[in-house]
Amino acid sequence: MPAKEVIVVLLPRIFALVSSAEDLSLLPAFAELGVRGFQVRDKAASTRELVALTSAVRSRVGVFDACVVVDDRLDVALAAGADGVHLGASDLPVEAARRIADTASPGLMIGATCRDRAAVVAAQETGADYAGFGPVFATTSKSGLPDPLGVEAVSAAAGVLPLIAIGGLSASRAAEVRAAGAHGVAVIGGLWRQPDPLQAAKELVEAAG
Ligand SMILES: Cc1ncc(COP(=O)(O)OP(=O)(O)O)c(N)n1
Ligand SMILES: Cc1nc(C(=O)O)sc1CCOP(=O)(O)O
Repeated sequence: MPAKEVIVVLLPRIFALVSSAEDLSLLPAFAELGVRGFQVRDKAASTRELVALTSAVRSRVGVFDACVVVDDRLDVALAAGADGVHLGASDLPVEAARRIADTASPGLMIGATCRDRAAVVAAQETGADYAGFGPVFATTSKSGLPDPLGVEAVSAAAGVLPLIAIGGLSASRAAEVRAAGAHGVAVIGGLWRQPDPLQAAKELVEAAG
């Protein structure tokens, strides 16, 4: 496993969450603008479709040395040669994923969803490299989430693992959470549902990059 300092250097400031519903032809332009993290997240895809989508994302952004993480599925991350996996409360436990990754793909980055500082500490102890922390703001991209945590929760949880803030992030809010101690941000609507996604990417990079 790389040392935590190495992870901090490798961990992108911005993760664009990508499903097969998005326009993948925009990915190289995003990467060129400085979005160097891509998370494959597609709840409707079959396992084979997820492997194919992850490979398609890799082939579009690999030349930019961008990082590709797969949401939920360590098996898909390993099969498609991704750089990491992001795990939530109903996924493979971080500890188990770390054990498997240490044999199958040493150095694989593991992210864990956390909603408070105690969860970040627990994630670190079980082998996570970063915490996806949210929802910081209200979001329409996912239902069933707890109330927004707010920027104060980011400050309170900072300093254990690198935090990737998620939930309702835009360029102006990215600057706010970075100032509160987040390493970076993960975004769906703030990029894909904007009238000009390339302009949104540029503004996100200026704010968080
Ligand atoms: C960076 C980041 N943080 C949190 C999440 C949420 O992951 P999870 O809890 O697994 O929920 P789903 O995304 O699977 O609905 C994330 N994907 N990325
Ligand atoms: C997938 C996801 N997970 C969250 C969490 O807090 O665990 S918030 C979220 C949705 C993020 O989308 P948007 O950038 O459009 O708000």
